[in-house]
Order: sequence, then structure tokens, then C-alpha cells
Amino acid sequence: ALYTDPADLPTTEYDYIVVGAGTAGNVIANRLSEDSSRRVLVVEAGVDDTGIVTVHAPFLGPNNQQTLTDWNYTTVPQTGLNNRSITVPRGFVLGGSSSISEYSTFFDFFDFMVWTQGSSDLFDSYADASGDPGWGWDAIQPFWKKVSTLVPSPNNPTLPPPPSSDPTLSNGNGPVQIALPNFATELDYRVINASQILQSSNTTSDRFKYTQDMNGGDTIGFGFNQESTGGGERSSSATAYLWPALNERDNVDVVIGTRAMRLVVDECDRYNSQKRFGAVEVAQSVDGPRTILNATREIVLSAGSIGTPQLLLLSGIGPKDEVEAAGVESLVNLKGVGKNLVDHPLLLTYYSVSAPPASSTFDDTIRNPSLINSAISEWSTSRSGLFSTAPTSLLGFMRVPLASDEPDPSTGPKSAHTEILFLDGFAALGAAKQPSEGYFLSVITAVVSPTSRGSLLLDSTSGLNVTQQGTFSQPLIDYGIMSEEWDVNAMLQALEDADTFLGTEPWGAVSGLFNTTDSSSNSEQYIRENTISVYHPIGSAKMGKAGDKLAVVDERLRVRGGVKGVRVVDASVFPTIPECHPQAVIYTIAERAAELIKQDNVL
Ligand SMILES: Cc1cc2nc3c(=O)[nH]c(=O)nc-3n(C[C@H](O)[C@H](O)[C@H](O)COP(=O)(O)OP(=O)(O)OC[C@H]3O[C@@H](n4cnc5c(N)ncnc54)[C@H](O)[C@@H]3O)c2cc1C
Repeated sequence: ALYTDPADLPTTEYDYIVVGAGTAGNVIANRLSEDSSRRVLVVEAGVDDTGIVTVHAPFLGPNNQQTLTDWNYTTVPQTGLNNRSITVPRGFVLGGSSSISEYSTFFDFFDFMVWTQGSSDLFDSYADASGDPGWGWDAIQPFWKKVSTLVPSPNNPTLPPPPSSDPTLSNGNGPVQIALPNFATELDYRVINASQILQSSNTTSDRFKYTQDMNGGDTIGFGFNQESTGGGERSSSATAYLWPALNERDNVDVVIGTRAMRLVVDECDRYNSQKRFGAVEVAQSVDGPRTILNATREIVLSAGSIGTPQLLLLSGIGPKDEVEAAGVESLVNLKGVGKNLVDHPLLLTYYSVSAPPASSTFDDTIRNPSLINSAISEWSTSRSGLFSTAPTSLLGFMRVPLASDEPDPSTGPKSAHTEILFLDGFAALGAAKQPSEGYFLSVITAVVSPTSRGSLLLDSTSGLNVTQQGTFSQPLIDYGIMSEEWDVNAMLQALEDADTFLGTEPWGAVSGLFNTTDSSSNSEQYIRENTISVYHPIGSAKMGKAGDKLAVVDERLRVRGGVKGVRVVDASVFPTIPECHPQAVIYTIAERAAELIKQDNVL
């Protein structure tokens, strides 16, 4: 059942306690509670997602500016971004970050709900990094197939054949619903046509090729966005995994509005080299009562790439010197906790569209409150219209041409270095403001195999007691974004590729349709002044072999360093950043993690 106060829970002892009802945590809660003899508790800091229109309507995001469903974090000043801090949105709601959307200054958020599984090279690299072939592409297929099902787009007769009629398309028969965009605009067909023209030209061949299915193992190419939506509604880990379990089973409880503050070591182990952590201390406010909840089998940390390392550090598990410097008792010296943090850099370029055919961009709608209300009303009554689909219908993944002796920062030739996304209107992300008039094409370029790395630390600079503040105070988040020259050069290449793309006949044939941006936009200065991130932080508790000094979890996702009873299952375990949008990869690793946990708890 769903509880709003830990004091109301029917018991303080469960077989498993999952921290975080997010993308990964809900998969774990669902799969572990399939066994009716096991009791599962999920502790979630955020709010219930029920009835929040802005969570469920694909195009929209919460209209309560950065408060209701977000942790509202920011990075420390980023030297690679001329010392700017950038936002770090993280879901604070059932479903975690699978329930929330990208920021926009006008609309608060934009959501792309991109569904990309990453390449076969990516998964094979995880098998190498962990020493476990079970994470490789072939071995992971059964788990990937458990996650999602392609469903037809209800209002879209014009797009490629309904996915279900094409058995060669990926996805399987799992609970997350995936659809092609609910409608296509005429700008979308320009993207497809441009890709096909460039594909047939000798010089660029498969750098811009058209691809029907981004999720078949080779991610390079341009194609329609598979979105995590079904029937015009967002499909999140809450709607797909958590609510069905909660509604149908009595062995799973969820307590919301409740933060895990630290893991508690079994007192008998405190001075042993092997230490079991068998309980979680939780609180609903910084000064409120603390409750101890016990896990007789395992604690699964699924608090995400920010929340999970923060909790480990607050529990005394992390680099000894850093933990002690924050005033926390060091229990396990595990050097990698909070290291290897990385996100994808993202840059927006706007093109003015001088004479759009009516309804080809969303600009008119999103600057007019009454048109917004009509669109919400249309979505509410029939799950159709502008807000029934993500604001980007097409995306492309590209490789940067590498010199023969240049190391490849990606996991292999089927993985991308850069990405381009197209939006049919002005996407006011970052510092950009929605213009009061005009029509636009927004082009997003991103570096998906960045080489820059950052870190996460507890914040002892405020003078407040770090242990007392616990997870009510934000850690110091440093992505180190754009600190490596390779990443800047890759972004420059992506901008050049966007120019090449928009220089093709489908865009130029309609004379005067676009005014390209000022050429100074393709400069390092422009990049450093305007880059934000794609909100894909990963790697802060990475999986690795025993000899890997920064490995935090082993190949079965158990915390290393002699810790017993604790696993990490979320985006923090990735050894390297997926060269794609990561949610599908996270669901997939969570499906396998649930299987591993079951195998290790048969008796
Ligand atoms: C705005 C935005 C848009 C995105 N768009 C896309 C996209 O289009 N496609 C894509 O593939 N990916 C996208 N992503 C990335 C993707 O959503 C995340 O990488 C993924 O959801 C992370 O999953 P996770 O399980 O690691 O963490 P999360 O889903 O973030 O779950 C962590 C959960 O733990 C809870 N929690 C944290 N700390 C505590 C604590 N101390 N106590 C209790 N609970 C706690 C949080 O509230 C949250 O519910 C987007 C992310 C954001 C933020």
C-alpha cells in the first residue's frame, strides 16, 4: 500500500528495502514482489504522481516552477562553462526522473521521452569492464525484451507502419509503452529527406544515414524518435512498474515524502572488515523524528546518480579523507564513491522560420495561455493534439571522423559521439527566453561520448552539520563539463554537421524558410557560454572489477569494500556514459539486477 508517513507503516522490518521509487527502483520493487513470500518496502523522498497533468501529458512539464517534482539542484560553477552553474533536474516524484521533463524558461520543462537502448558495443563494453559476460549485448537481450512494448500511435496515420506490424523492430513485451510520435509535422519530413540525400552522397554516406530502428544494436543514423508514451500519455516507471505492483499485491509498501538519511551498520560489525548494513534511517524533515527501517535480506540503493553516492557518503562509505573532512565517521574506505560523474553536454541553436505553413511549429501555442488551455483540454479529453506527443519527433546520432591514431572515446563503431535533435519551435531551455513573436526551428546538438569527468562531494562549506542535514542538503555536484578539449571539438563538429544537414535541398528549396544563425555560433566561446547538459548524469558508483580502484560495485552490483547487504541499481553504476538517452538502458540493467538479487536470495 501507499503511505505518506513512515510511522504508519505496518512493520519496520522488510525483506528488501529499495531506496528511491525512480526508474530503476520501481523495476526492482515490482520484480522482487513477484514472490509473494517476500515483503518489499520502497522509500521515496518525493511526491505521488497521481493526477499531475504535467507529469502525464507527454509535451508538458510541471508548471510549478522547479518545485513540485524536482530536487532543484544545481552544479558548482563549471570551469569549462566560464564558471557558470547549470541546473541538475532530478525527479522528486514516483517514477523519479522517468516522470519529469527538461526545463524551459517559458514552459518550465520540455520532455523528449527519447527511448534509446544504446549500441551492442556499449553493452559489450560493460561486460568487459565488469568481467561478466552477462552484461554483454547478446546476454542482455532477454532483459531488454522484458522492459517495453511498441504500441501504435493512436492519431498518426502518416508515420511509418504501426510498429507492431513490423516484427523486425526492437522492444519486447514489457510494461513500458513505446510509440512513434503521435503526429508528424512537415518539418519532420525535411529531416528524413535530408538524411536520405546525405546518405546517398558519396562523401558523407552513413554519417547521416536514415535508420528505421535506433534500438537494434547499431545506433548511428537519423530517424523517428521512439517515445516512452502510450495512447498519448507518458509511460513512466511508476505507471509501468510501480502502480501495477501496488494495486495488485499486498507484499509491497511505498512510503512517500520520506528521505533515506543514511544506511545503518549492524553494530556487531562496526569494527569488522566485512560490515553488514541492515537498516535505513529515514526522516520527513531535517528536524523531524528519525525512523529506523530494517532489511532482513538486502537494501537496494536506487536513488540515482546524485542520491546514491550522497547516501553512501553520509553512511561513511566512500573516500576516507573526504568523508572525514565532511565530519562523517568513515566506516568503509571506498575511493570511487562520487567519482567518475559525467553528463552529456547539450547546446541549442535557434533558426528563425520566416513563413511556416500553419501549425508547423508549436510557437503560437506555447506563448498563448488560451491556446495552451485548449491544448491541455484536448489532451485531457482525447489524449490527442500537440501535448499528446514529445516535442521532438526526430533525432540523429553521428560519429566524429577520428584520425587513425586518435583514441576512440566511445565504446565502439556502433556507438555515437554526437547527437542532433530537431524541435518544431523555440525550445527555451537553459537561459534562452521565448521570443514574443516569430517562428523557429530549434536544433539541439549534444556530445554523447564526452571525455570530461567530475565528482560529487558532501557539502561541508555551509557550516551546517552534514550528518544532521543528511539528504535535506544538496551535495556539491561537479560534472567537470567541457573540461576536456575533445568534448569542445566534438561539439564544434556537431554544429558543423547541423549546418551541413540544414544546407541540403529539402531546407533550401523553400526559399527563405530559414535564416540560419549568425556564424559566430559555431565557436568555442559560444559553446562555453551556452552549453547546458542533457540531464543524464551517470557513473558516480560505478561497476568494475576488483582491481579497478574506482569500482564501487561488483559485477552483481553489490557494494565493494567489504560491505554486506547493499546493492546499487540505478544510473550511478554505469562504468561509462551510454552514448544515447539512458532511461531504456537503466530499465534493462534493473531487470537483470532483479534477477541477480533473486538468484542470491533463493533460500
Ligand atoms: C528532465 C529530464 C529529462 C530526461 N529526458 C530523458 C529522455 O528523454 N530519455 C532518456 O532516456 N532519459 C531522459 N532523462 C534521463 C533519465 O530520466 C534518467 O537518467 C533516469 O531516469 C535515471 O534513473 P535512476 O533510476 O538512476 O534515477 P531516478 O529515476 O532519478 O530515481 C531516483 C529516485 O530516488 C529518489 N531519491 C533520491 N534520493 C533519495 C533519498 N535520499 N531518499 C529517498 N528517495 C530518494 C528520487 O526522488 C527519485 O525518485 C531525463 C532526465 C531528466 C531529469
